[in-house]
Amino acid sequence: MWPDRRLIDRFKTEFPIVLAPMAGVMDAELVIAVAQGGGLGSLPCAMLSAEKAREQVNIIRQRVSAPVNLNFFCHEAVDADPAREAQWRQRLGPYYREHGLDPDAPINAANRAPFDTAFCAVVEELKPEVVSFHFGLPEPKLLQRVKAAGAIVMSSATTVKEAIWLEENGADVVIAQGADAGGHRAMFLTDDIAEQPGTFSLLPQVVDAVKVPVVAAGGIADGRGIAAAFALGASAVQIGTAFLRCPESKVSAAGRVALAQASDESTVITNVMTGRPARGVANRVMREVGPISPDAPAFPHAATALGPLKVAAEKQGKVDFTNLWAGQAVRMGKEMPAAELTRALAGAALARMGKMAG
Ligand SMILES: Cc1cc2nc3c(=O)[nH]c(=O)nc-3n(C[C@H](O)[C@H](O)[C@H](O)COP(=O)(O)O)c2cc1C
Repeated sequence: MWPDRRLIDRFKTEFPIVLAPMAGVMDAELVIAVAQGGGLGSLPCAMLSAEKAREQVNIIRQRVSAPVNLNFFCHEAVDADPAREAQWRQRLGPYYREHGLDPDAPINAANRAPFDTAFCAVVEELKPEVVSFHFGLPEPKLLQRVKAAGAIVMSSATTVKEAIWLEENGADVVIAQGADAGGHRAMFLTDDIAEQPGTFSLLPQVVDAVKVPVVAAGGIADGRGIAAAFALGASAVQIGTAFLRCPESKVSAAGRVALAQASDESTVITNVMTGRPARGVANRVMREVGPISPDAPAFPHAATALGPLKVAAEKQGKVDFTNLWAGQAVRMGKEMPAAELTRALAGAALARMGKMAG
């Protein structure tokens, strides 16, 4: 019934629906729920230690017998630059004073660990069926080890050039991430956010440019979007934002209110929250300091000085300094159990495709 079964057959899932990995707002619980609904659950590991990632995978394996995708960032880690940090804290100084915080107090450094030998050992030990990367691919030796462990390797492209690069460098599946998508731009050959086309412009061009199966990501939130992605040549879809309001996500109470009130005009691409461009619901610091600021320290260090502000504001029920990543289809997110949502998305897509064929 699905017009393209390449990824259903490779992933061995009931539906060609991948839960987007969403670091910071989900854990094993959402992965399990989507897997139970017939989709491919993805565990984001960028904000976990190798030990914590292992623990989460074990929870998933105990609760559900289904394939799983482990997701890692593979950016080039750079040390914090003390001069830029100091300048950034100064820029945020008025907010510190407003919240009665000491800008000179020591703060826990923001952590987004790139894929390394410790994570690779977790992959080799736990043998996830799929491993996806954001920001390119890891060094060839590590990639080779992931493949030798039997994982299907996916990575996101934001341009046709990146898609071709990923295929040439060993990706088994390319995720075409459009500008509509929530979260960090996966871009790794360019840093110009203006270059990223929207999902439905990028997708058919990527499908034409590579031989490997393509997953569509960005702004897909219902059966119509999934059917449209298949019509344009996708073999699966990766959906994040639509799952954020599911009870199994870890979005805070204040975040849920902001998501429920968000509209398609309320998301912006910003670099102030982490130092790398990402799309999220606009909050106070994004509006007043960004959305793009040359002062933001390199990824992920911009997040460090925002940490205490986030905690202080959230105590007052505010998301002024919280990165609430979400895509342009944020209004279409549903507050329903994730397994049910997965089945509803698949059913609606099949019904829509049936109508289109009829
Ligand atoms: C809250 C949030 C966090 C995200 N974190 C990650 C991540 O950790 N790793 C990753 O590969 N992609 C991440 N993404 C991007 C997704 O992989 C995907 O491109 C995006 O969710 C698709 O667009 P949509 O949100 O409109 O469905 C994140 C997206 C969101 C909304």
